[in-house]
Amino acid sequence: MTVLDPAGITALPVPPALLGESPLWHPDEQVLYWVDIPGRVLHRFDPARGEHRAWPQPSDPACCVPLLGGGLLLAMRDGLWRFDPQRGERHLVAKPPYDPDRQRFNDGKADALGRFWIGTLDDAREPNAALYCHTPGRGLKRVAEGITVSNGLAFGVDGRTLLWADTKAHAITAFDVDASDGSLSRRRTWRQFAARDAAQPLTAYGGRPDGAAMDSEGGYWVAMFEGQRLLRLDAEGRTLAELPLPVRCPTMPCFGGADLRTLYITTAREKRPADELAAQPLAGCVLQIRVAVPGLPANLARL
Ligand SMILES: O=C1O[C@H](CS(=O)(=O)O)[C@@H](O)[C@H](O)[C@H]1O
Repeated sequence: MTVLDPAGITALPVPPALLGESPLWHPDEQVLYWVDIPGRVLHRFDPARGEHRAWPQPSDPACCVPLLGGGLLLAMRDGLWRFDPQRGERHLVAKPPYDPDRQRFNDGKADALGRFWIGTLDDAREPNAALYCHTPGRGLKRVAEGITVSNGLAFGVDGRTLLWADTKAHAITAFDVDASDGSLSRRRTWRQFAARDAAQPLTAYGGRPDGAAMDSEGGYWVAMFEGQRLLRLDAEGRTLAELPLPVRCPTMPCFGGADLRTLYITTAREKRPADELAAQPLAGCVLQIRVAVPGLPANLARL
């Protein structure tokens, strides 16, 4: 396993989030979007202009993907919304398929056919969450269940494998994806990480799998929440490389920049101990570092 040099890591010049999540490099706008879930804000940073914009939201935003024809598909605790950043307006696409007093949407990605795959998170951390797929013209359908904190969604380079993490279970699951109808089969545990031993100091804990992004060589980059690192895994789930980070809780990486070789990483500061926050002033910031292998571009969702 290679340990990558973190010396080039810097933070975007933007105030830290409570729980930064779901960075998206918009392929048409060439800007970075991300959300602060409990802070209820959608953020955008344009690195070419050094411009930051923020849109306060009326409910917990979870993630967004670009929409064919412009705008964003924004998943929030109170449903799926079409969001127009120019006007700051949202229009309902689908009601939440769960009780929003107990669950919310979490990590989501679009596939090459414009379907939107989105998982949920159970507030009480019980295994009542699920994976849903929004198919153009056909709405939202539950496609897998038995999970607690849905995360880590990413498609393999050929689009035939879907990876899906359950953060609480420390596990990443793989599915085969049918190329024509998007049905899932052959559900299997792809990588199991060790849970934290009660006696183990946090500094010895490797973390649990949170958000992820796929690079163009099939490397799966996963944020290890509380593990203070990203891992790059191969097609069999074996660790190829580790990138140590200056913050304890990374939440999700994403590839951006014109060449898709800037790795952006959202992070969290919510509920972290005061001594950790004092030692890690970048907690909650969006980190960035240049990497060797470009990422895959984000797909556009269709309604
Ligand atoms: O709310 C969230 O929390 C989890 C981390 S954990 O469940 O508390 O371990 C994080 O992974 C998730 O992405 C985030 O939205």
